Amino acid sequence: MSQDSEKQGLRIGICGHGTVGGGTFNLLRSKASEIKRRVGMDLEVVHVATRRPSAELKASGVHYSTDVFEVARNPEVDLVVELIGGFEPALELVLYAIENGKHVVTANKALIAVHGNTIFEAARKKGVVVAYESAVAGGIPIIKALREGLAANSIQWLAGIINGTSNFILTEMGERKRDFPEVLKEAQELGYAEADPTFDVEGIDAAHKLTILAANAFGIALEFDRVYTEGISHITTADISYAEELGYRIKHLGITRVTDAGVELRVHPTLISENTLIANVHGVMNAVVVKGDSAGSTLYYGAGAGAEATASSVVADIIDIARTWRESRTQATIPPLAFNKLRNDLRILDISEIESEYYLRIPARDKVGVMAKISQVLTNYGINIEAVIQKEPHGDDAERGIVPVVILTSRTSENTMDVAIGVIEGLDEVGGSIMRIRVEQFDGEDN
Ligand SMILES: NC(=O)c1ccc[n+]([C@@H]2O[C@H](COP(=O)([O-])OP(=O)(O)OC[C@H]3O[C@@H](n4cnc5c(N)ncnc54)[C@H](O)[C@@H]3O)[C@@H](O)[C@H]2O)c1
Ligand SMILES: N[C@@H](CCO)C(=O)O
Ligand code: NA
Repeated sequence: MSQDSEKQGLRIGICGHGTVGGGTFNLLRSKASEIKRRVGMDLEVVHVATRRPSAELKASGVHYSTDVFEVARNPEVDLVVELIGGFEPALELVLYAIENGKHVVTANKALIAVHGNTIFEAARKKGVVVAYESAVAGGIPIIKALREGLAANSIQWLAGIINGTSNFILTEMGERKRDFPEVLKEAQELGYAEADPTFDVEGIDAAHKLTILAANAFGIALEFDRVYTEGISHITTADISYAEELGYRIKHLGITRVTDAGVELRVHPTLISENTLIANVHGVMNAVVVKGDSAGSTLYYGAGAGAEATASSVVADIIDIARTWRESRTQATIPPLAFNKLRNDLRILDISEIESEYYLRIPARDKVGVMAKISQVLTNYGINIEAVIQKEPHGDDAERGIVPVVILTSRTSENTMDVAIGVIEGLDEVGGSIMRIRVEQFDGEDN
């Protein structure tokens, strides 16, 4: 970085001018004087590159182009903001920016979860910062909470609603009985969804975020491939109603926990008691509960997606870098993860090794004795029935003589439940596959 740049403040290049890129551009410009008062220098956007520059960008007076690599090699740029998303060319772009001595801020959780180890190593060698607060839970400063606020704690577990699109869909299906495809379309229009929305509804985006959270909570490597990943696309409005009758809500959760056996790393729809705080997080809002040994449980809540909220976190990262950059003049010094040294003694557990309570929706044939048969199988596997609801058949089910039997079970291992479900599905009294949703108890968010 030249002497010139010190006088001018930190010069920013933005790659991608879509939902988050546009929000970041606008926020940096509308808040320029407030930011200067905070940081003591100008944070000036000097270059924006995006595939199709908008009329607004063209009219802004800021230099623009369509080639994002121009930003990464521009000698006038000190910090590159990567907001194009995806892997290619985002990985190449970020590595190129680092190679050219630029600090990098990105909202790209897929990129960090899958290629973070490579990117952080390249940044370390070059002495530049890679920051990604906006990649996890949008506007919630959860990375900073784990890295700074909770730095004195051994984290025991964390759990959260970390995909805004899924939470928005589940909320609308539950509260307004709207259909899945219609609500997904709205989430896309509102700028919440990923470019490929299967990342949202099949849990992949939440798995990316959980990978990043677990690395920062426990100091383990980024291990996206080890996350058990299940989305919300198979959840029906009937499941949401049955759960409600039982006093539960269905939320898509990311859960990671250290046990004596290893680390749980899983994202899936989950029944949680309606009395818990996170059961009452609706729409695009996200929430993460973190259990530390000193602080106890702390809860982080806020908008998980959208232009302004996400831009808030992007700009916060830029401000962090500007602050340390100014002090050290040549280098910024924020570590990429909350741990200087990673641990490799923790095994990631397979989903078959976890224990949980379960919600089962069993398509039973409308015959006498069906309930007795089902409960006998569960008893054989040491599983108790904690609650049951049996419904009148309706619609297609009625025609086929199918009655949904909904059961909440006692705690058992996933392995045992797999076997028990297989046996129940094989009964003559059962006419299809069983819907299984894990149930988690967050006693006052503090268990
Ligand atoms: N939308 C959100 O609420 C949100 C929240 C947190 C994180 N993110 C992440 O932020 C990133 C951007 O998401 P978005 O919602 O702003 O997407 P978007 O599709 O709205 O914007 C992407 C922009 O990048 C441009 N672009 C893409 N590839 C390009 C290329 N090769 N060359 C030049 N321009 C290119 C596109 O034209 C578009 O303007 C993604 O990594 C996403 O996961 C999004
Ligand atoms: N598609 C993501 C954007 C925020 O990371 C979501 O819905 O949560
Ligand atoms: Na965040």
